[in-house]
Amino acid sequence: MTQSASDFQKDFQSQLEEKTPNEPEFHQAVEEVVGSIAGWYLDQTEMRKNAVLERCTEPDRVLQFRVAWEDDDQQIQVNRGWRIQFNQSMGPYKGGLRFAPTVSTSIFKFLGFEQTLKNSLTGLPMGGAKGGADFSPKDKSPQEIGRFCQAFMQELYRHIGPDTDVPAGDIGVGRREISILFGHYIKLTQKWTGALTGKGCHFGGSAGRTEATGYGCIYFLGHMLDQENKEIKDKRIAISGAGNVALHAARKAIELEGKVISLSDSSGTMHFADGMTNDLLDQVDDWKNNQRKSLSEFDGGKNADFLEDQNPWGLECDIALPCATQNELDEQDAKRLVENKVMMLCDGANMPLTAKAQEVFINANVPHAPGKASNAGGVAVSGLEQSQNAQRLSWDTENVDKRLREIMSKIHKDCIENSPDGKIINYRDGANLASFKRVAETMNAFWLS
Ligand SMILES: NC(=O)C1=CN([C@@H]2O[C@H](COP(=O)(O)OP(=O)(O)OC[C@H]3O[C@@H](n4cnc5c(N)ncnc54)[C@H](O)[C@@H]3O)[C@@H](O)[C@H]2O)C=CC1
Ligand SMILES: O=C(O)CCC(=O)C(=O)O
Repeated sequence: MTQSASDFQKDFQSQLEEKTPNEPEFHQAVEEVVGSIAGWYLDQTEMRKNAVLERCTEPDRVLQFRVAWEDDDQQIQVNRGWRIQFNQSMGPYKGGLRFAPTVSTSIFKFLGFEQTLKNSLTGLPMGGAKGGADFSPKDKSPQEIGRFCQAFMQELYRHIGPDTDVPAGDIGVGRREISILFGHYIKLTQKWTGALTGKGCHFGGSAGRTEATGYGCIYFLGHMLDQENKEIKDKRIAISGAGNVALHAARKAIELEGKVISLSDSSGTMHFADGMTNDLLDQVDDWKNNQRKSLSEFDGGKNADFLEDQNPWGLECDIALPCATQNELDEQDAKRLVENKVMMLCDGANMPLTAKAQEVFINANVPHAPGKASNAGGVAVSGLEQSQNAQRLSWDTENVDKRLREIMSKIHKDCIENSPDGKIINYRDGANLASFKRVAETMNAFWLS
C-alpha cells in the first residue's frame, strides 16, 4: 500500500524528534517544511533512496565553543558560542550571528535550516549557517561589547573565510559589532578578505545592506498587494520590533505612504494612532540604536501611547509585519488579527508565527508570507556584498537596490509558481517547495556528500 503524505510526515517527524530531543524550534521549522513538500517528495524515488530529506535536516556540523572575556570589573565571564554550518551544497555557508541570552542549539539549528532554504530562494550561490552566543549586549558597556566580540572571534576565525563561511549580523549584532569582529578577523589572519558581510561601506560593505531586509520585506509586500490589485498607500501597518528590520520596513512603508501604527520591544508596544512620520522614526532610531534605551521610556508625543508588556497584535490594522523574533505571534494573536479583519501578513523576522497561528490565517484565507521568502533581501544583499568583495568593486545604492528589487520579485514569482491550488496564494507552501526542491536536487546530485 502506498503511504499518504500525512503518514509520511508523521513518521518522519517522530523519527526526527526521537533523534534530536529538546529542540522544539528545530522540530517546528522542519515540521512546517516537510508538511509542504511531503506530497512532492513521496514521488521522488531516487531522492528517497539517497536519503535526501534526512541529509537536508541534519546539519553538516555543529560547532560550540567557550568565549571567555573580561568585564569592566576585571572579572572573567564565560559565555557559550555556536556556529551551525548547516548546508554547504549551494555555496559557502552564509547566515547571521545572534547575541542574545535566550539562544540555544535548537534555535541556531532552526535558523540554520531556514537560512539554507532562504538562501537558495535568492538564486545566489550561498549555503546556510547561523551562529552567535548566549551573551546579552543590553546591559554591557561599549568596552565590554568590544572585548566580547574579540574573544568570540578568537575562536570563530578558524572556521570562517570568503570561500568557507561568511557570517553577518542578526539580533544583537549590528554594524558596530560586525566592525569589531571584522577588525579582529583581519588581525588574526593577516588577510583582508570578505569573511563577513554587513561591514561599513568604507571598508568593503555593500551600499544598502543595512536597509536591505526591511526594504526587501516591503518590496515583497508590494507584490502580495499587487496580486490582489491593492496598494500600500493608506493601509494601517502594525510592525513589531524596533531593530534593524522593523525600522527599515517602517521607513520604506512610510515612503510609500503606508500608515505605520506601531513598533515594539520586549517592554511593550508604542502605538501611533495617526501613523508615524519620518521625523518620529528618526527619533526612535536614535533612541534604540544610539542611546540604546527601552521604548517604554520614549516620548512619542501626544499621538503616541505605550502599551506596557503588550505586543501589537491586538491593534486594528490592515497589514501585520512581525519583525522581532521567533514565535512572537501565537494562535490567540492570530484570532484577534482575523477578528480585526487583517488583510495580509509579511514576516520580517524568522519564523515569527507559531504553527497554530499559521493555520488560523490559512483557514481564514489571509495570505501570509514566511520569512524565508519575505526577509530574504538582507542575505541577498549580503550575497551581493560577497560578489563586490571578490571583484574588489563597490556598487552604488541604485545598482544594489535594483538588484534587490529583482531578487524579491523573482522570489515572489517562485512562491506563486509552487503554491498549491486554492482560494489564496499559500506563500508558506510555495516558499518551502520552491526552496527545498533546489537544495534537494543539489544534494541528490552530490549523492553521499
Ligand atoms: N538583520 C537582518 O538582516 C535580518 C534579520 N532577520 C530577523 O529579523 C528579526 C529581527 O532582527 P534584527 O532587526 O536584525 O535585530 P535587532 O537586534 O536589530 O532588533 C531586534 C528587535 O526585536 C526586539 N525584540 C527582541 N525580542 C523581542 C520580544 N520577545 N518581543 C518584542 N520585541 C523583541 C528588540 O527589542 C529589538 O527591537 C530576527 O528574527 C532576525 O532573525 C531576518 C533576516 C535578516
Ligand atoms: O546577511 C546574512 O548573511 C544573514 C542574514 C540573516 O541572518 C538572515 O537572513 O536571517
